[in-house]
Amino acid sequence: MTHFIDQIKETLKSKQQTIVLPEGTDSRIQEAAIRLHEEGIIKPVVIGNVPELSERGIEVINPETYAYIEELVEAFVLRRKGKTTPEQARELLKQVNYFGTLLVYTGKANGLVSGAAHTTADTVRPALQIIKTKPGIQKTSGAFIMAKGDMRYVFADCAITIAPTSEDLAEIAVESAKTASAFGIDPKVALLSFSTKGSAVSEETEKVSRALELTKEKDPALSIDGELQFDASLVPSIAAKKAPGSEVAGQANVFVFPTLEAGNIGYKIAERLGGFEAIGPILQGLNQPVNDLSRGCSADDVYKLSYLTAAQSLQ
Ligand SMILES: CC(C)(COP(=O)(O)OP(=O)(O)OC[C@H]1O[C@@H](n2cnc3c(N)ncnc32)[C@H](O)[C@@H]1OP(=O)(O)O)[C@@H](O)C(=O)NCCC(=O)NCCS
Ligand SMILES: CC(=O)OP(=O)(O)O
Repeated sequence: MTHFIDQIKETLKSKQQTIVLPEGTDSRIQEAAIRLHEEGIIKPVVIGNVPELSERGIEVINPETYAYIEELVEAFVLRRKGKTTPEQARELLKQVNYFGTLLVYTGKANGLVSGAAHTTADTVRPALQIIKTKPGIQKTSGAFIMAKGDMRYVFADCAITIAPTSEDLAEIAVESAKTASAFGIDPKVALLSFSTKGSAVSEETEKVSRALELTKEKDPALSIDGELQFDASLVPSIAAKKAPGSEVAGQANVFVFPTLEAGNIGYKIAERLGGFEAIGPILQGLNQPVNDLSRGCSADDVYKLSYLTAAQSLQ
């Protein structure tokens, strides 16, 4: 069976997409960069002082000696509209994630993958400040493509919004459905809870059922249901008992978690106990692709997320 990353690779051939890997000193990043460079489908650009990679023909940029640093400073200051001075920009550009994000923002690269050696907050903050969300999108969110054999699911938000409101959940649902479609999954969205269709009633369950109403207002054509427990969303025989008549229960493939605690814990359980590959978190709704990694990632995760990021830059 063809891995979906192989399908993505086909779409990237002859497109010459460039992906920045800011954490050049991390051995997993180095291994992924070498593999990407040797395949020659996308071009990795590695940040740091890593002559062993330039010796192999990989483009390496050392921010300390970068000739166009003042161009980045100028772009940074203009973008921040009075929130960042040139002095502050020069200081922040010493951080590899700010430097790499500015390379993407100024069009010197098509996307960025980082977070193997940085927390999510330190990875995504430059993107939130500089790349920003697309018009009409209030907040970015982090989705994982969860893959095992021919099973493919989207889990969100697993990375960004700690305590989402009903409005946040509705936006996450719509954006996650788009992510699913972009990567070949026909979305059926479950708004997850500890309750199915009123089996429990509390502030938490009402937050999710309100999110269903809001999502339907935003995108009436979306196939979505909630609130659903995970078993009811996935297993047809349980769906028939707990949510009879639902067109999503028992068949969901996009799972929207009610809080970041649930989403982040949930994806790691599926990955570590369930044997799913977890590719992401893919940041949804940004103007340009900047994607995070888990600090627990492997070189293979870096490699796959790089291809996925390159594909996003063409969407
Ligand atoms: C994402 C996160 C880092 C943002 O927090 P923060 O840096 O304190 O953000 P701030 O409130 O200072 O805002 C910084 C900028 O980002 C923007 N921003 C914050 N959250 C945002 C979001 N979800 N989407 C888009 N922009 C956002 C703000 O508007 C602000 O922009 P401005 O400077 O142009 O005004 C924070 O929500 C967080 O830590 N989330 C959890 C991350 C995590 O640990 N996940 C688990 C592992 S994956
Ligand atoms: C996505 C995620 O959980 O990141 P980390 O493991 O680095 O906190």
